[in-house]
Amino acid sequence: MNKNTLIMSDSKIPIIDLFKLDEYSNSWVPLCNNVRHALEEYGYFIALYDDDKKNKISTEIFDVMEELFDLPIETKKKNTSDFYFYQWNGLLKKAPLHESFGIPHPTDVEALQSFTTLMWPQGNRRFCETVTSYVKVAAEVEQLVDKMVFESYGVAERHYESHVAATTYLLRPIKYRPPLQGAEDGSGNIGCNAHTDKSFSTLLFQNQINALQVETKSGEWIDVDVPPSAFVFLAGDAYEAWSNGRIYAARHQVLMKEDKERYTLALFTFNKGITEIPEELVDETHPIQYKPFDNFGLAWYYLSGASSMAHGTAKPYCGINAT
Ligand SMILES: O=C(O)CCC(=O)C(=O)O
Ligand SMILES: [Fe+2]
Repeated sequence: MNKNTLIMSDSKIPIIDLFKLDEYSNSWVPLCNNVRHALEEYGYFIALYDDDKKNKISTEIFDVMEELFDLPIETKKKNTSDFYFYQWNGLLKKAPLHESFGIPHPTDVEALQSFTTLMWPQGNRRFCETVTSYVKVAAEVEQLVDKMVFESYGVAERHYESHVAATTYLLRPIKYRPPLQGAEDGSGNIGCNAHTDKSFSTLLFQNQINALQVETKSGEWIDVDVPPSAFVFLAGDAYEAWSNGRIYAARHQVLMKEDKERYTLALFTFNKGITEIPEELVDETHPIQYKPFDNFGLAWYYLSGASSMAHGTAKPYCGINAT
């Protein structure tokens, strides 16, 4: 594996440029290996993806997010669902600065239209169009990363197509208020408590306010300094289980420091149906560690309180010899 082309910033944060990749160029294989290596060692990486289209959307997307969060609370509360991750959440005791919406299946025009009409019965074309353009690019990046990981493991040919067919998307726009006064003791600046994602993958895009911290395998919390207009790709519990424990679903949290509002767009993927662990990822040095699993089942298991927020859910839900 060529690890030399994995750019590490001063603070040891993996950064990979995904723009203008060519599957047929000599750099494709080492780059795929770098992506996989970053996810195995760190559980995430900063993905640079600077196409002109995206740069134009970047400014507009936060304008429409402000408009969304400025809606009256009664309107926002209409974003409900049986599934916690698909609904509006705010005024949480454990994370007073946090507010977020759930937009399931945002790549589907009708689903996005139905969310838009719920929030703006008179319609909001600009919101719909801007979110559509954003999600198109973000989903493309998520698929590209998965493709690279699957290629690096040598399982793309047999498993990538069915993986894409099983992928469902969830967009969660999040707003974090600045830290509360007198929050220096650390309790009033929590935007999001430490957790692993229940998704397969997560792609984050923030306005230029840093606050994300990711935990290393040795337990050190790293402040993730995200360059303007870059994404953060994070592996969720389902990625860890699918990879037979090779990929690391890192714990992460949001601690607000600056006296400014922070917006994040989190595009999660969840696999529908049963996810099998590719047999190619099981060998003598990597004995099977996970049973085939239902990604939504994993999320429901976590939401039922069966596994603690402080730890990953893959092992307790579908680990072999789970305790
Ligand atoms: O806002 C962020 O940067 C992270 C959000 C997050 O971890 C989540 O919504 O699961
Ligand atoms: Fe998260």
